[in-house]
Amino acid sequence: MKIAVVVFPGSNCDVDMYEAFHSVLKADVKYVSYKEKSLDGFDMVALPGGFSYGDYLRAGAIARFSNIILAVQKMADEGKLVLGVCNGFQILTEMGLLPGALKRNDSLQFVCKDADLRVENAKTPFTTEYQEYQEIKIPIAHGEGSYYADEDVLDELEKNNQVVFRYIKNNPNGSLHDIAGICNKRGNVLGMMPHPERAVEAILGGVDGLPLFKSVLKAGVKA
Ligand SMILES: NC(=O)CC[C@H](N)C(=O)O
Repeated sequence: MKIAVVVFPGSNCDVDMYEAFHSVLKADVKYVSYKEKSLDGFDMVALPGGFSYGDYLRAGAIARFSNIILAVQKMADEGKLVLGVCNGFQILTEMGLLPGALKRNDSLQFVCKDADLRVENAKTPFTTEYQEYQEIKIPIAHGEGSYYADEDVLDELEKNNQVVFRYIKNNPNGSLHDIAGICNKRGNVLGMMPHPERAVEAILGGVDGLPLFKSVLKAGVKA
C-alpha cells in the first residue's frame, strides 16, 4: 500500500502523519508537494493538519485551489482512501468532498487538549480496528473546528451512519451533533478534527489513534 502525505505551505502536522505511517507502522509513505498534479500510483492520500496558507479567508479555503486537489478528487472518485485531519478536514469540506463546514470554535479560542470521543461507525476502512461505540481519547488543536451543516445534511449524515467520531463528555468547539469526524457516503473519504497521528505511541501520551492507521493498512491489503 503506497501512501501520500500532502504538504501545503503552512502544514505543520505533515511530519507527525508521515512518521505515524513510516516509523510506527513501517508503511510505504511519501511526502507529496501541493504543487504536484498527480497522485497516480498511490493507494491513499492524507491531508495533514496545520495552517495552510496561514488560514487566510478561512482555514483550508485557499489550499483547496492547489494543483494537488484535482488529484485528491480523482483518488476519491476511484474509491481510494482519502484522510483529512484537522486542516485536512477543513480542506475536504472547502473542496466539497465532504458536506458541511468547519466554523470558528464557539469560544472564539484556539483549543488544544485531549478530546473524549466515541467511535460511532467501526465499519469504515479507517475504523475496523476499533469496536463499535468504543470510547477513545485523541488530541485536538484548532481554532475553526466547529462542524456546521443544515438540518437536512445532518439528518442525512446520521441516517447514512456517516458520523464516524463524536465528542462525548464535553463538546470542545460547539460542533453540531457533537460531530468530530465524518465520512462520505461511499466511506472512502474521512475528515476529522482530532489528530490520530498524535496518539500512536505511549510516549506521545496515548495510542488511541493507532487503530485508525492499522485499519487503513488492513484495508489496503484487501484492496
Ligand atoms: N491543527 C490544525 O490542523 C489546525 C487547523 C486550523 N489551522 C485551525 O486552527 O482550525
